[in-house]
Amino acid sequence: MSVEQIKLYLSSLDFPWDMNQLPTSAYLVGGSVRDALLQRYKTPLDLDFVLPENTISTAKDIANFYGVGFVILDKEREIARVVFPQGTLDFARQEGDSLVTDLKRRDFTINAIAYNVSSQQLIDPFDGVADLEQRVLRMISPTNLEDDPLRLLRAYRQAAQLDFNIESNTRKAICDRANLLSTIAPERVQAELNYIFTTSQGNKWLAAAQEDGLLQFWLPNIDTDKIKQLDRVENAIEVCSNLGLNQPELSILSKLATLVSTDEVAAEAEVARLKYSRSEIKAVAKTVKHLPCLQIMTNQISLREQYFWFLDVKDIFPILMVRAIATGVSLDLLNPLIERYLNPEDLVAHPQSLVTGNDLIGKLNLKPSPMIGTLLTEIQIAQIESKISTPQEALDFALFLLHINT
Ligand SMILES: Nc1ccn([C@@H]2O[C@H](COP(=O)(O)OP(=O)(O)OP(=O)(O)O)[C@@H](O)[C@H]2O)c(=O)n1
Repeated sequence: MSVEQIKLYLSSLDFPWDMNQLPTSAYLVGGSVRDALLQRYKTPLDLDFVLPENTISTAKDIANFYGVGFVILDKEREIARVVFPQGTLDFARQEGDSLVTDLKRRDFTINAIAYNVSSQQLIDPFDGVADLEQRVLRMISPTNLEDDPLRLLRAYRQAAQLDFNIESNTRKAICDRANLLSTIAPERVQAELNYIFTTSQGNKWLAAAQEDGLLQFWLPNIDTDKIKQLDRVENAIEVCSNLGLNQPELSILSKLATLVSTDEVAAEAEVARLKYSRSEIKAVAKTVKHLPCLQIMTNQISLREQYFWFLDVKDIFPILMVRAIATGVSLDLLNPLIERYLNPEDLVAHPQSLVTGNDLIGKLNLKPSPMIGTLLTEIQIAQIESKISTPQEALDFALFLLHINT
């Protein structure tokens, strides 16, 4: 690995920006240098630069020159961002009195390499290049892990993303400090978990993190059996995707639903504590709630029951199918449900109203009341049971229901 690789990487980026405009004291640092040496292309691109001074004015000048966005991320620490449509350039003032001091405060050796763009010189005080070649994550020091304990989890996440190993002393140091993860802001932990959930090597490294005691605080119901299920979840995602069942965050939500408590209320609390969004929390809790019913469901359920079931699970259907398939519910049982869900014309899964509440009020001279909702539901069920099929039949059916209820 060499400077040539970095030059090649930088010249092949789809970025409308001339790097020669940078001050001679600017160094490309961190993940950008690591990725350049690995020829690892990420979108959107995020290049990090360190300068001894004038970071904000440098960023501003570049943003003005190209007419692109400019944001000060941290005024005190002088960190500013230039936002191009293709990605971002971050400029940070060097931490400490030299570049090496700055690099020494970072997490792993592979993330502590700097490259001077104008002199084309590589600064690698901790032999990060050798570790990149050996594909290992090695801590700079145990104290650095303590300074920001999120780094404990970052090790497993980056090992998963890069397909690296964690060097043995580093892994031991992480294990010894696992409880420090409890001090980290939940949003930061969540971001790392999400990366692991969506990375191909993620399950292997989640298992390692669990074994090393890193996950117990944030996912207190996690155990080896649940971890083992993750590979089946991965296969089930594949099966579902081949069937056309997709949903944003399917991987994250179905894996979370696997690792949390099997009790709906406890599961909801766990996901809420990690600061997932309201809809993500509800999705996981609902999946946990509905899975047991699906596991004992037979194909005897009535259309009416299916109607109410879809009403409740429509928004989490793909997640629930992933969990069901992963826990061994037979596809023979699930297929009729999946067919309904995938068919927009299917009235059981996607009911369409023959009449509206206003039709009932206007045409049958009714007063607005919760009874209207009940009538609309019964009309939809009568429609899926093929008892009625036109708006007039729906109105007649509503009259009939009103009649037998008086
Ligand atoms: N908790 C952290 C976060 C970041 N860094 C340092 O800051 C750099 C940039 O951080 P970030 O962009 O978060 O991570 P990357 O390593 O670039 O990797 P990724 O983009 O995949 O998160 C890292 O390479 C590392 O040198 C660190 O030491 N400790």
